[in-house]
Amino acid sequence: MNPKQVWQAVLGELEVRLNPAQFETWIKNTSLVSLDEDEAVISVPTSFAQMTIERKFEPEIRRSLSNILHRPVQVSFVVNGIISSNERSSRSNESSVEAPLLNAAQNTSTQFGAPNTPLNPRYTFENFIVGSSNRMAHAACMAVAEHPAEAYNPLFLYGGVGLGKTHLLHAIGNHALKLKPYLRVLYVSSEQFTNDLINAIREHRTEEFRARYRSIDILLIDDIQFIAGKESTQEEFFHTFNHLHGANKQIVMTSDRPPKAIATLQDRLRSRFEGGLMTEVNLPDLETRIAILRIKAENKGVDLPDDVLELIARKVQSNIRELEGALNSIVALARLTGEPITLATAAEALNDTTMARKKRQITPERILQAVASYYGVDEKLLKGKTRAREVVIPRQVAMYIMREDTDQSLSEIGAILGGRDHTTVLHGITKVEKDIEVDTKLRQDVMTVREMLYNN
Ligand SMILES: Nc1ncnc2c1ncn2[C@@H]1O[C@H](COP(=O)(O)OP(=O)(O)OP(=O)(O)O)[C@@H](O)[C@H]1O
Repeated sequence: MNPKQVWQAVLGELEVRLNPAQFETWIKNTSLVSLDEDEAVISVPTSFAQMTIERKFEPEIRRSLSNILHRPVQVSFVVNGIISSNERSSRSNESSVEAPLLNAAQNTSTQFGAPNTPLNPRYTFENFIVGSSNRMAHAACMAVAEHPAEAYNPLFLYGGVGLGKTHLLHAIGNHALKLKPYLRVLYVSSEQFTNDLINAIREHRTEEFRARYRSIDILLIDDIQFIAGKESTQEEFFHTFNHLHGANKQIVMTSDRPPKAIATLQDRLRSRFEGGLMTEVNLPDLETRIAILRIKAENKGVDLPDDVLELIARKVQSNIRELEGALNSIVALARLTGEPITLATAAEALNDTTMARKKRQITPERILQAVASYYGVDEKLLKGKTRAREVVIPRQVAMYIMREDTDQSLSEIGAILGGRDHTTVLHGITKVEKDIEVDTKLRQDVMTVREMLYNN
């Protein structure tokens, strides 16, 4: 398949999955401008379309593309195909557009005939940074890779988007195969499992389907939450699960939430998912974010000063995919200008990321509303004098987000919050800045408020 055919196939899939108005308005006029091993750049007609597509359709596009290419692919968007010439040449140097497609096809045929996604060789334990946010998950994955079906079975990894679950899943497969190359390892998204099942039923090949899924030593299944509400898929997965588990084969699943929070999941599946080890991947702290940036920059062959790494890590706290996005913008700007990357150029590049553009639409009033609604505290109380803890913390969180995500001065923030002076505001912001690095719950709270703001 050439890139044009790939994109045609993606459009075909999206046309079926989305409703006609969504497809016509947002998706039809997009195109694929570049594709390398694990990243695709998609051109969209306007910046408004870019924001909407990123917000509403990015996961759908990423999944379709990964399904069609049989490998995980990240996507990013550009307006009108405008991508700097330096960036373009650096992309085309990384690998040709056709080569990875060919590799994917070859890899698929070297595995054991299931319509699977080949393991991504770049997702290994060696280049996975361990910190307090993922230590347990990492240790559990390592144990499973070294002793499949002996340590924890099933292993259920859950956590927010872009925190490294897929990376760990591939790392298990890569490591297990390094130790025991004869193992049959299958990485598959739950959507691929569903599609495969649907095709098998349509083509009267369900026996073959079953035989294939039941002959695996390690089943790595990504984003299992998507089987919720799909009755026949759940039915089939239940039998696959029982068969593998009963035969002492390893099952590892990832999900964006724990089993008990997956609505419309059959109880018998829920209890099986909970029957091994469940472990959460959390948002990484500052040090872990810096270490991840360092390894990603090294992989790209760029040398970034420590203060720049720290600047990016401080600015981007939401998830690692966004952290990488910010790093890419800085590297792209440096290539474009040919200047070395300094704190000033990095700050300039960060200012022009999509996230920064979205930030400009966030007002202090909207922040106040979001904080009030998230914590269940009346806006009037946030503006008022009460110093009860359940009001003070949300108030300080509001100050912090207003300072970080808008251009308001300390005094302006004080005025919005019931006429507080700027030293009070500064104290609140400094407190959150300090606590957020050690308090996972606070970090999660701030991120959820931001998600509410940025996803409307
Ligand atoms: N601890 C880590 N060390 C190095 N890289 C990491 C780490 N955690 C995540 N990453 C990188 O962040 C990116 C996003 O991670 P990944 O795709 O595994 O997230 P995910 O949790 O599966 O998200 P989603 O649910 O959206 O698929 C990948 O490029 C991955 O390599």
